[in-house]
Amino acid sequence: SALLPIALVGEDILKQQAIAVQHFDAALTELAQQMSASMAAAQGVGIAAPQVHSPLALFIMASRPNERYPDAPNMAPVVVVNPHIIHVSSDLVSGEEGCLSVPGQRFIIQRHKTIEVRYQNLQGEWQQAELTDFIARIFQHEFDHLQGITLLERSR
Ligand SMILES: O=C(O)C[C@@H](Cc1ccccc1)[C@H](O)SCc1ccccc1
Ligand SMILES: [Zn+2]
Repeated sequence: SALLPIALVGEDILKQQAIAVQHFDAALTELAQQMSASMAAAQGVGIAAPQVHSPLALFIMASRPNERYPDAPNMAPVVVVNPHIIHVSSDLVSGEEGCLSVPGQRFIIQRHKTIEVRYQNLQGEWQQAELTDFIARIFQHEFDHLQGITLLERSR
């Protein structure tokens, strides 16, 4: 798939509330495939639709061990559509994050250690999961993107 240009912080698309996905069609699948390719090319472990100039409530999350999170699990990319965070742990964890829309910078961000989430897959089927540690961090980071929130607003 073609690589999509990544929006940089300051662009309006990154400040908006994403729009709920209603049509689970071939166009959605194509967008998800292009997002996955763009994430992989950028060596990311997540990417949200607004970052590729699409206003939809959709992101991809993956996980792999990396220098900051050497014990992160290997997780194949998961397509997350119309996500909701149902419960968050009171435990918070500080960790280093990057953002494809804020290239070359790293921030220490506090996140909930564990979260309970619901979302739809590409077929529109609802999934529910409990996420923890690095994967919970990525989900919260990407979920922020769908609310028009980037690291800059969280790293005061
Ligand atoms: O901008 C994005 O959404 C991609 C983020 C995903 C991420 C969020 C929080 C914590 C880690 C990653 C990154 O830029 S992907 C690059 C990366 C990969 C592994 C570890 C840190 C940063
Ligand atoms: Zn980001």
